[in-house]
Amino acid sequence: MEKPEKRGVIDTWLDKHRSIYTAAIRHAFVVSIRDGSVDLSSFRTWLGQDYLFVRGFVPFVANVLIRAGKESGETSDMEVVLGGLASLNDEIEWFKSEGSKWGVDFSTVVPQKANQDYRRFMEALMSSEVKFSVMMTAFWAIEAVYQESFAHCLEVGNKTPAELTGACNRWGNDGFKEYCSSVKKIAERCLENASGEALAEAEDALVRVLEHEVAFWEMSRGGQ
Ligand SMILES: Cc1ncc(CN)c(N)n1
Repeated sequence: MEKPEKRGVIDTWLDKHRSIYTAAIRHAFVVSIRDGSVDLSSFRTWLGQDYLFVRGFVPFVANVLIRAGKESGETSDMEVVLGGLASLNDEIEWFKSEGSKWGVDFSTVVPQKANQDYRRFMEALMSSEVKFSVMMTAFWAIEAVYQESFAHCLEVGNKTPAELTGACNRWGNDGFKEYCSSVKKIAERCLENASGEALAEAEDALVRVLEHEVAFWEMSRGGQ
């Protein structure tokens, strides 16, 4: 049997902000993938926009890696982040092959407002002024929303269209779940030693990630 994870401050925040958390991990776009009613033009929009997002996410994770090397207490933290960065390499390749499959030409995709806003937020988090614990919390939240969302599309009773299971498996697989749990443990450990100010900033960053994720799904559902 799986050992229950120790509850930390992130779980307390998730309870406190349950409605926005649920909105992010059970958005109508995700639910429509799971129940098979998804509008494929929305899926194409999501694909093109997420490809651009991931290209902005790579430098963010690279920054987390650099800071983990300098500021993290445990040598294994760097390896966890490095694993995430390496899988983004595969992810970019996966996006390219999905782009061809779905007829989405990424060179013509223009980032929509929700995407621009989210990328600007990530850029701000890369500032050296931002505390490492805050950055790690946001990093975990960005990954966890996708893990929870796409795992839902694979749970028993799903009617996820066969051609979308590749996307769902990418973030909904058990390995990605494990990775998210390792990232969460690092964030929790950093938060255990954080000042009151850093805790307030980390909580705010978590909520803002959730808001950006909701806006990103909304944008995707809008199609175009
Ligand atoms: C918008 C968004 N959020 C999170 C992930 C997962 N890295 C993603 N690919 N795109």
